[in-house]
Amino acid sequence: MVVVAAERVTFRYADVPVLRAVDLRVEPASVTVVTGTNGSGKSTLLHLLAGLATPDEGHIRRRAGARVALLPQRTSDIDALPLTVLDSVRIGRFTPGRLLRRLTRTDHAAVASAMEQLGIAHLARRRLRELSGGQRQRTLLAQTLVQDADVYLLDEPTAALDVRSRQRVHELLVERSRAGAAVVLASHDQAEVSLADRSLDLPAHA
Ligand SMILES: Nc1ncnc2c1ncn2[C@@H]1O[C@H](COP(=O)(O)OP(=O)(O)OP(=O)(O)O)[C@@H](O)[C@H]1O
Repeated sequence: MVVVAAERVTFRYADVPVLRAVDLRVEPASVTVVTGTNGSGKSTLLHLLAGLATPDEGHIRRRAGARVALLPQRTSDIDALPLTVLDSVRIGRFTPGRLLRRLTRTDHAAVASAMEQLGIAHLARRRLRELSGGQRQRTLLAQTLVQDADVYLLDEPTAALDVRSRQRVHELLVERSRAGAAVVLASHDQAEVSLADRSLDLPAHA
């Protein structure tokens, strides 16, 4: 059973070929690590899996009703909004189309737990734009993990983190997969491949 899959996916930006005939099957309760050098197409593949872009050839299959949470690599747009760390994490619990619904006790508990797990509870009232790179990354990771998703697509989620925070995040991701979710991680770090049930190394040139 797969939650999301790429089948013979080819993708190019205008005439720049990025992915060629990529196959990936993502199963529930698994960690998949996608590696490759800068520009090999890791972010592009995650965007395709999330449904934010369409392959030129091949198919993306998603299990009907599968909920997908994406942590993109480029998140600077959100800095334009006057959000605190707490606001940013709460956004992960909002329902599309019902952004202003009242958060329930369950929502608040999930937000508090994610902030605690990622070591950002003490930053709750700080503005997102005032954070260090690692604090910011942990906030956006909390925003993603607080979503009730079947698939978490995380683009280099530990790139800005110190060794301890990185280990903590690895533990959380493995825990999340053991609870049944599919976790897909783009990474430069070969060490992260050791977390993986499955890995995919994208070639430097498509
Ligand atoms: N919006 C875009 N328009 C045109 N070309 C793009 C666009 N986004 C990415 N590219 C190009 O597509 C290729 C793959 O980019 P992508 O960001 O998917 O790679 P990556 O493996 O995630 O890289 P990195 O490790 O640097 O994050 C690169 O050559 C990049 O220049």
